[in-house]
Amino acid sequence: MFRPKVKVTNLNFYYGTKWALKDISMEIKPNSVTALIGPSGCGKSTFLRTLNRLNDLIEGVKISGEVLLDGENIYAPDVDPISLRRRVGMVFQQPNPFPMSIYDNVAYGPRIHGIKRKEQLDAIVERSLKRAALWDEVADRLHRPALGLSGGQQQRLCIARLLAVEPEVVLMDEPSSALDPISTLKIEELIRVLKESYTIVIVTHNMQQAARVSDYTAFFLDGEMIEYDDTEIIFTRPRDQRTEDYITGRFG
Ligand SMILES: Nc1ncnc2c1ncn2[C@@H]1O[C@H](COP(=O)(O)OP(=O)(O)OP(=O)(O)O)[C@@H](O)[C@H]1O
Repeated sequence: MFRPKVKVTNLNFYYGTKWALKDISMEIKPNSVTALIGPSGCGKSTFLRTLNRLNDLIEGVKISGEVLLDGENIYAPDVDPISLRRRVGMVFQQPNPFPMSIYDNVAYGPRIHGIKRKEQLDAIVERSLKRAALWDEVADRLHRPALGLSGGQQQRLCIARLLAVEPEVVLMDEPSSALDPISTLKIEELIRVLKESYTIVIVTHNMQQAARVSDYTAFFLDGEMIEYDDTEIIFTRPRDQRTEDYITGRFG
């Protein structure tokens, strides 16, 4: 048994009358990679966004059930969603660096949290870019615009920006679907390294990717979590016929 980093219990989520997540319960292990798979519209992204309350920003949504981070309910009235999102950061499908320099992108979060000393910011920027496996490519052009980087570099910069505020959980919503195969492999290598320090949850349409990078996989279908197990079991001997049909490409 393990102490879950995130524990979801009987989570239901509605967009107006659309029941998008149906009674999901799931425990996410610390320092692991958990992949969420399933056909388009099954609720993977919605589920991911409930873990840092990003859905709160949408009008007319309703949520019930519980999401615990280290045993504490993230939907409790005294939880500040902004500080929660620092602990539970997110990387999106399209890299979204700010229109400023590489350095300022990474220093952005720490500055907001009150860090002003140049030496301290320099150290955070260097450490974060190294952890995101980007330092060697940008060390000589830190003050150039981030938007001049390639798509894959921009995505690693977004990861560095997130790591600069020391998150505990990293949510990734199809982080490499807009990238070429080489950049995709770099992101996958990075995910494998990052899980030593963080807990990672990744939505992916790419089943080979789920099989390559994750320790655990959850299969979603029409708002339900059909099966959740070791990735190896999901991809070699799933228990549910619907999981088998999906991973063998019979639908979705
Ligand atoms: N803002 C919204 N308002 C209303 N319905 C929404 C909204 N966002 C998502 N939905 C619906 O909720 C369901 C789940 O969507 P979600 O984006 O979580 O699925 P997904 O599995 O991540 O899909 P995809 O793989 O295509 O990104 C879908 O039927 C979708 O149309």
